[in-house]
Amino acid sequence: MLDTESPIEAATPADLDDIDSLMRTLFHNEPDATLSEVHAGIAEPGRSLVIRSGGTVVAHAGVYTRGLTVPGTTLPAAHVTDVGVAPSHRRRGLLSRLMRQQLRDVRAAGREPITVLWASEGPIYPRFGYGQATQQLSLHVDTNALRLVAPVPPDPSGGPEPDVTFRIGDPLQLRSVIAPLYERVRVGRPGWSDRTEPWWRYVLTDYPSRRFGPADRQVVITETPAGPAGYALWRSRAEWDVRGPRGQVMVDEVVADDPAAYQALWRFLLSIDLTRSVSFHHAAIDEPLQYLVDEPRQLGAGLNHGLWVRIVDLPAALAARSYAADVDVVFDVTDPLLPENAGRWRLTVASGTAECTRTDAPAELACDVRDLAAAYLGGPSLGTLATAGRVREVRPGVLPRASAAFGWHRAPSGLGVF
Ligand SMILES: CC(=O)SCCNC(=O)CCNC(=O)[C@H](O)C(C)(C)COP(=O)(O)OP(=O)(O)OC[C@H]1O[C@@H](n2cnc3c(N)ncnc32)[C@H](O)[C@@H]1OP(=O)(O)O
Repeated sequence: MLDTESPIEAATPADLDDIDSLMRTLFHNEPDATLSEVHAGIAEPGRSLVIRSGGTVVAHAGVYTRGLTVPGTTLPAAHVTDVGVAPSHRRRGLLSRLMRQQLRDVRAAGREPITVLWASEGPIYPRFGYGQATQQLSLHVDTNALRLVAPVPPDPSGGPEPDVTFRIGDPLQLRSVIAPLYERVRVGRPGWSDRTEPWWRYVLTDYPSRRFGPADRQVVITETPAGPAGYALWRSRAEWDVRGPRGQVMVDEVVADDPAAYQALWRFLLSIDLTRSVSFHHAAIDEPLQYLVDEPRQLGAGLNHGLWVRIVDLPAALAARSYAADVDVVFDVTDPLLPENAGRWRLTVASGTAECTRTDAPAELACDVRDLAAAYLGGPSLGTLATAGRVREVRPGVLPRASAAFGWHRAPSGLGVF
């Protein structure tokens, strides 16, 4: 049998080692027993699709069952993961078969109106209906070249600044403090995924293969009189030259419940003794830090793609999220892979409640499902996508209102590990 005809099968727990080894080969990673063990705790072989050749897994696409914050709510979202095809079998259509099957499976199960993923490369997923729903900034800060500015106008009542203290420790040991904080912040941040107990273990473990230097990964927690209000996960690496210390700090995650905690965390991270630079690869496109420093250019920001979204059940997805304003608009949507989504849909948001139904009414906006997905979390506006030629305004004048309704008060963002 040709490999292109080999059946797609559901994986079993016995396939986990094979899948682990395939992904390690594809991502050029070293073996890491700790990572493999912790990863097995979050793997869902029952939702993994594999193609075998000679009894070995040569193609894989997995799914995690998780919730994702979308504007106004948390939505069940199939988190697509560990997609890969062996170098011996690439470019024969195996990925395309897996993606089509996965979308059909998610659609048939009827629980998750969207799928999401982090893409290793931008060109892979648009052909399967994925839109780039979040962008993020990679920061490379020269800490000597900028200063934090006083951010808040003095309190007119003359009240005291809130007392913020720091606590540093082992992230796994402080999990019971970190997790509730994350959950409080997550519900208001489109693009963030929920984290169960095994996920916390996955996120907080300091894997040998991911170390940045000999120093342990740490968490710093900010505490106010009202309790813990923010945390940051970070690592550091020593470096010295003829001028003295030039240590580096690598930040993985900054989560803060209020502005004082956010400012305190960055004050801490930017002033760790014997360090001169800070990197943070998962800053939001609207990261507030940009407005806290006197020279934002010295943040050294580079643009990166973040979360990709695929709308699997269009009326369910559009009705589930909240909108920034009421709107009544008819979309004409193309979706070659899931024709159930194609055609004309009326989205009505009245008094904050959204409804999306099939309609024969004339189209007002036309786009592909991937462009609707790009706008779904409130990231790129329909207006921006229209300027790029990706959304077409069929009825003149409808775009500004629809574009405003799809927006949100904070840009969506994503954290590296979902
Ligand atoms: C969510 C995640 O896990 S992201 C991780 C994705 N995985 C990786 O990056 C690991 C390394 N890469 C791989 O394993 C493989 O190259 C894959 C999975 C990206 C592609 O698998 P393949 O089986 O070769 O893809 P397939 O043959 O179905 O290609 C379908 C189409 O996509 C295109 N394509 C596939 N991969 C890429 C890519 N990386 N860049 C650009 N185009 C691509 C193919 O050229 C083909 O186009 P065509 O239909 O116009 O000819």
